[in-house]
Amino acid sequence: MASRDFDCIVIGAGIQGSFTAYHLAKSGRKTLLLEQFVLPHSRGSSHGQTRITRKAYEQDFYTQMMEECYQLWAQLEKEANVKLYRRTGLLIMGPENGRDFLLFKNTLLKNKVPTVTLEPSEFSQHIPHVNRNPGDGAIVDTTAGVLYADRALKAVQGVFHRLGGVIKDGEKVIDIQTGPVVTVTTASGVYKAKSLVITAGPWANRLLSHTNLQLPLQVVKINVCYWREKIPGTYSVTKRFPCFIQTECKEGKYHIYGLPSNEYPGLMKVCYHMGSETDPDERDRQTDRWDIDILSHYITRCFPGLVPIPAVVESCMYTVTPDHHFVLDRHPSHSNIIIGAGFSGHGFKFGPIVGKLLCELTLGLVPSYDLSPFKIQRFLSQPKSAL
Ligand SMILES: Cc1cc2nc3c(=O)[nH]c(=O)nc-3n(C[C@H](O)[C@H](O)[C@H](O)COP(=O)(O)OP(=O)(O)OC[C@H]3O[C@@H](n4cnc5c(N)ncnc54)[C@H](O)[C@@H]3O)c2cc1C
Ligand SMILES: O=C(O)[C@@H]1CCCCN1
Repeated sequence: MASRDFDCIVIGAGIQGSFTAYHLAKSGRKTLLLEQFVLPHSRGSSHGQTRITRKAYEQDFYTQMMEECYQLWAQLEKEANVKLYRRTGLLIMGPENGRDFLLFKNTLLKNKVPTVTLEPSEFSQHIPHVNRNPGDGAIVDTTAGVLYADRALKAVQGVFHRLGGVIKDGEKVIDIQTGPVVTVTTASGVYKAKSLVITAGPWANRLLSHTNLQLPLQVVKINVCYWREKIPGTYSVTKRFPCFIQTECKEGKYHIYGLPSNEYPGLMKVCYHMGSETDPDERDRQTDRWDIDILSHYITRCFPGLVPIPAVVESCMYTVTPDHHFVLDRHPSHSNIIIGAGFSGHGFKFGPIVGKLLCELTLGLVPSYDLSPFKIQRFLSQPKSAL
């Protein structure tokens, strides 16, 4: 096999492509992982210090996938000898009879996830310095916590490399020739493989255009806001303050979520689960701040211990599907091209299992989970589908 010939090529070294490459290498496949930017970089969706991990979901299928996912994260921690997860719990707050709050609650209870329900009378004793909305219920997923994102990406790429995987960064893919052997051209080389995996995050449709496919994906910029504690440590991880999700509330249509102060001392991360549309190559020209206004109002009302003006604003992107579920599927016209896309702002925690599933699809194995929620076919029934 020539040095530019591989069993599999993976395009995109974000968390999903990196975990796919890791699983392929573990299966003994000669694997190339291509990344347009020099690693590490902060231009996609997987950078930053932290992400939430949780079993709490509105749908059973995600909760059920998370069971194994926790084990796979722990395995990577062992392999890379690094701590990637810190248990904090996740507090879900929302109107007791609100749709989203009930979906979370029912999924948690049905799947027997360890939880604690906080009655209004005991809320402030357990969660001090938070003004609960009148009528809001509160339930804690005690399995949830924080994943150290940048560290995780480095760890998975490190293990992939140790397994004999090849990473080429600073190599943007500019062409894909489909066929029984796929030819991938970058600015500095031409590579061939029996199978190709496309995990290009916000650039998915750019890459897919070389294969005559477009998915209904919306790329949005997220303002990643950190808010200063008036008294440092008020919402600190060391004081066992949990991550939180606020479902329905009067400030906005989408969820608000936060992580305890940890990575930047004295600052708590609180973000809005939506942003404004952007071209991924022009992210910094998208300067909308309506989401920050929503957060400021919410923080003034519910987190009186934070200064309601963000102290740090970083940028990240979501790639959102119409139903907010992932795309994990085979290309409809090219069976040796596998697609992982549309992680809709909640895909990081699933990295190990997404990688395993995309690896199984690549190798023609029966996938470990039912992939029907993630099929491309579901978009075909939508009248405004971009397919
Ligand atoms: C602010 C924010 C908060 C989030 N919070 C959470 C959370 O708490 N919990 C959670 O589970 N998830 C969370 N997510 C979502 C999660 O981070 C994403 O779902 C996940 O990182 C997506 O990974 P990816 O590999 O698909 O994309 P990316 O990380 O964007 O990776 C795609 C890669 O492909 C590369 N690429 C693109 N085009 C080419 C090309 N032509 N040639 C070569 N390489 C190319 C890109 O440079 C990029 O590195 C959050 C996301 C954001 C933005
Ligand atoms: O995936 C998560 O857990 C976070 C918080 C909730 C909104 C989506 N992103």
